[in-house]
Amino acid sequence: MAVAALVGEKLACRRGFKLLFEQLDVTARAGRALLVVGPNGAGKSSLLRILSGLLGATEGQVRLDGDGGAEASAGEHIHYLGHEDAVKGALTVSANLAFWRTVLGPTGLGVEEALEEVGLGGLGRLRAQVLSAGQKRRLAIARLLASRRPVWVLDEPTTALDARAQARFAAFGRAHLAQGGILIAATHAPLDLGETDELRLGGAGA
Ligand SMILES: Nc1ncnc2c1ncn2[C@@H]1O[C@H](COP(=O)(O)OP(=O)(O)OP(=O)(O)O)[C@@H](O)[C@H]1O
Repeated sequence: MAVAALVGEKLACRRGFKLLFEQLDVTARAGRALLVVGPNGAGKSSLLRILSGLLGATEGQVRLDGDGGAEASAGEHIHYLGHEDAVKGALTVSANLAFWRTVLGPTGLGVEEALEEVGLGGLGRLRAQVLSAGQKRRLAIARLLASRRPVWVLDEPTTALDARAQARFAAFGRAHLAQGGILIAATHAPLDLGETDELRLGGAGA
């Protein structure tokens, strides 16, 4: 199912004693990136987890509007990339990606093709534990290519990537948007995703 928008209405998030945000309305539409920015601890990761259905909002609702007006399920349509790369060190690089491709749906590039795209071509038989931080990040990003999903929710996706890999990642993002995808990213670094909307959390110096 194509997805037209990811919508959060009147969202609030309390973590411990701290109310991170309240009455927050968020809309990410197909074809246009939404960047979530703000200082450390402002609640960007918390918001992304709420939008992905991984964390319950203290108040408010989240929904995925399907193309025909029907509601779409987060579990089937969202790619969530968190701070951690979700890489199993004991498995080979190829086996890691093959695992995720099976779990998320083998609807995108093949394992070797996706590894090639992220610049890990020829490293598939290595144990993932020997990858560098940037290579592990590339392996996590390869999931986005190995399974096609209309909604990408990305928490600081370019952490540890070198300049070339950052540019390559931005190109993947632009291609996803050009195909009518939704992309929401929390970031401290500039991301060249074309025209973007911005959502700022927390005050200066919060
Ligand atoms: N499980 C938890 N229990 C209590 N407090 C938490 C929990 N998880 C996060 N927090 C707090 O919520 C606040 C927001 O955290 P969050 O990770 O959402 O911020 P962020 O904007 O993504 O920060 P950064 O830019 O550093 O990644 C922080 O003060 C954090 O300590």
